Amino acid sequence: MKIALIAHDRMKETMVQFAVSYEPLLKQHQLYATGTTGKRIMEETCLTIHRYLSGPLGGDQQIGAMVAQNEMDFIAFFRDPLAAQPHEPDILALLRLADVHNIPVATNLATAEVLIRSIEQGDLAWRKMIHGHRRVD
Ligand SMILES: O=C(CO)COP(=O)(O)O
Repeated sequence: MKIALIAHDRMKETMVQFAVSYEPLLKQHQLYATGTTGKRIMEETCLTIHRYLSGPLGGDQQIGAMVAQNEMDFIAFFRDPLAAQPHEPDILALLRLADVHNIPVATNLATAEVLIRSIEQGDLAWRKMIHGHRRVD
């Protein structure tokens, strides 16, 4: 599975704790992150993560490009619910595309924990079928 890990600044510590807690599970998957989130996680775990640009510089859009191709299987995006972001349109675009392609998104720790355990149980195995029938039109 391809998993994206993204967190706004005040949520990064929570994301790091999530990654540390589920490191054995996460390391079985291909991981992607926006720039600073990926850097923080890699500093605190042994996970290998493909890092895109920082969110405000286009990282959300780069992950969004994968989502647009229906290539991302799960997104953990810990948004800061109490602070406006300069790149809000990019964030909304990413979430909109995830809905277009019915891609599971967790915007907080509680949901991320439920979904990551679902992945472990094979509940998202149907995503593998999608890859054989990718829509490009
Ligand atoms: O801004 C972000 C997501 O919208 C996250 O970007 P960074 O991981 O680079 O801080």
